[in-house]
Amino acid sequence: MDKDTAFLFAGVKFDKKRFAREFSLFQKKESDGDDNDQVDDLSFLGSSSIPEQEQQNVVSVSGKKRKRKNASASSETVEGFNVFKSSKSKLVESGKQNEQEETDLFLKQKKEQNRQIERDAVLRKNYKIHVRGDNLPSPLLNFAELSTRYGCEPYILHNLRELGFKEPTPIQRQAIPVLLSGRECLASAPTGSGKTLAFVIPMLMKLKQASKDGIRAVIMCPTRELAAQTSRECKKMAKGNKFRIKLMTKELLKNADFSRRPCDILISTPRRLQIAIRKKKIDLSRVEYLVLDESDKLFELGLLKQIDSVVKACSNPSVVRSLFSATLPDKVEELARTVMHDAVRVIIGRKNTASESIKQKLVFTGSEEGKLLALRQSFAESLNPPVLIFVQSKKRAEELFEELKFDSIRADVIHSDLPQNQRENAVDDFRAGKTWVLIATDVVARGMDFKGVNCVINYDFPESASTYIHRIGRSGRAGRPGEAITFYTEDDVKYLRNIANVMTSSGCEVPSWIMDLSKEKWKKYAPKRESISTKPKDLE
Ligand SMILES: Nc1ncnc2c1ncn2[C@@H]1O[C@H](COP(=O)(O)OP(=O)(O)OP(=O)(O)O)[C@@H](O)[C@H]1O
Repeated sequence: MDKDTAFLFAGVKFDKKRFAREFSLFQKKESDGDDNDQVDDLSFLGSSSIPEQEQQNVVSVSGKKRKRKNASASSETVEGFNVFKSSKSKLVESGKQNEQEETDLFLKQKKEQNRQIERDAVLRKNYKIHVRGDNLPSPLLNFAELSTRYGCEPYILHNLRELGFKEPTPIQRQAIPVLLSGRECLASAPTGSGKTLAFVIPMLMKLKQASKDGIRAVIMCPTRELAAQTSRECKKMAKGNKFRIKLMTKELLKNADFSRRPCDILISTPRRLQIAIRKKKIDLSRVEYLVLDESDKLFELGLLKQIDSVVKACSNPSVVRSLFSATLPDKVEELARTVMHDAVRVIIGRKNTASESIKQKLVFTGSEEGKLLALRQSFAESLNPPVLIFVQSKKRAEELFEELKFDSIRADVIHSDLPQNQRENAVDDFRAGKTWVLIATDVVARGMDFKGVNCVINYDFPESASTYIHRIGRSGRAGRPGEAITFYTEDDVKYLRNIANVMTSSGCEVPSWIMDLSKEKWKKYAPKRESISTKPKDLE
C-alpha cells in the first residue's frame, strides 16, 4: 500500500468469518498478480535518486503498459475454434511478433524517457534549478531548442543573437518550457538574472501573431519606471513581428478606447490598470497570458486589492498566470497558490538570497553626521561611478542631493513626488552616463536594469531583508561584478544580523560578533533620523 495513504486504512479490520466467501475471492484476485505490473515497471529505475515528480512521469507510462497487457489478454478468448486452427496459429504467430515489436518499442521509449529524466536532473543540478510540480518539461539546453522543440518563429532567435545573448540564463532554461507547456508558474531567481526574458519570450511565442482580438497579454509591474523598462525590453524582443505593445501611461489612461486602439500586449502598474477596468476602458476577458513581475511587492497590502481586480478581470478560463521575483516569501507563495492552478515552482539557487556577484560590505558610521563624512571620503578615495545611493524618504533624498550638488559630483535625484518627466530624465541620464551619482528612494530599488552600476550605497539602512536584496541587486547584473556598501549607526545595530544572514548566504564574510547578535523581527524599518542637511537652519 502506498505509504502516504496507508494511514487512511489504519484501524480497518475485516470480519473474515462473516465474509469468508468474499474474502476467498478477494485473495484469489490478489494472487492473479496483475497489480505487480506497476512495481515491475518501476524497478528499472534502480536508483531512488530520481526526483519524486519525475518518477510520477514513469508511473503514467507503466499505466499504458497495463492497458496494453489487458488488451492482449482479451484477444486470447477466441481460442477453441479448431476449424481455423492452422490460420489461427499463423495469426497467433504474427500476433506474438506484433506483441514483441510493441514491447520492444515500448522498452526503447521507456529507456529514452529514463535517459531524458537523468539528463534533466544533471542540467538542473548544474544550473541550481529547483523545481516542484508534476510532469515537468525538460530545461532548455540552448536557445536553438526554442526552434527545434517548440517551433518558434525565426525573429526570436534573430533578436537574441542581435542582443548578444548566447546562452539562456538558468531561470530562462526552466521557466520558458514551463510557460510554453501552458502551465502556471511561480518563479524566483536572483536579481539581474534575466527574469524579464523568461516571461517575455514564451509570451511572444504563445501569442504567435498580432491580432485584432483585443488585449491578449498583460504584464504588471509595481512602478512606472519598471513598466516603461519592461515595455522597451518587450519591443526589443518582438522586433520583426507586428505585435502592438502598449505601456499604460497617464495619457493613454485618459484617452484610451482600447476597442478602437488595437493592442496585443499591455504593460502597466496595477493602479492604472484598476482605474481603466473601473472606468470600463479596457476588456481583459481575452487575456491569455498574465504576468505579475516583482510579485511579492504586488502582493503587499496596499496593492492587493488592485491586483485582485485585475486577476478577476482576466476571466478567460485558459489564462496562464505567472509570478516572478528575486524574493518570494512563503506567505506570498501560499497566497498565490490559492488562486493558481497546478502551478510549477521554479527557484534558482537559494530562495531570498542576494546575487553572488556582488561584494557586500557593512560600514559603521556612528551617527548620521558620520554617514556624510564616510560618503565624501569614499568619493575622494575609491568610489568608481556610476553609483546609486538609497535613502529612506523623499525628504532625505532631496537633502542629500542638496549636499552633493556643491561637491562637483554629477548627481541627480529620483523619488515619487517628482513630475513624471523629471523621473524619466533622471533614469535616462543615469543610464547614459551623464549623471554619475543617482540618489534614490526605493522607487527604483526593484527591477531597474542600470547595467553598469559599480556600487550601491545604502546610505540609510533598508527597511527589510527583501528591500536590501533588491536595492543591492541594481549592481552586479547579468553576471557582472558589483559592490554594495551599507552604512549603519548605533540605532541600526539591532537589525544588523538580518542583513548579515543575507550576506553569508550569498557567500560574503561577516564579522563573528555580528553573527552572534540576536535576530530581530524586522518589517518596514524606517526610524526617525537626524536631518542630512548641514546648512544652518535659519538659511533654509
Ligand atoms: N540570456 C542572457 N544572456 C545574457 N544577458 C542576458 C540574458 N537574458 C537577459 N540578459 C540581460 O541581463 C540583464 C538583467 O536582466 P533582467 O532585468 O531581466 O533581470 P531580472 O532577473 O529581472 O532582475 P531584477 O530581479 O533586478 O528585476 C539585462 O540587462 C538583460 O538584458
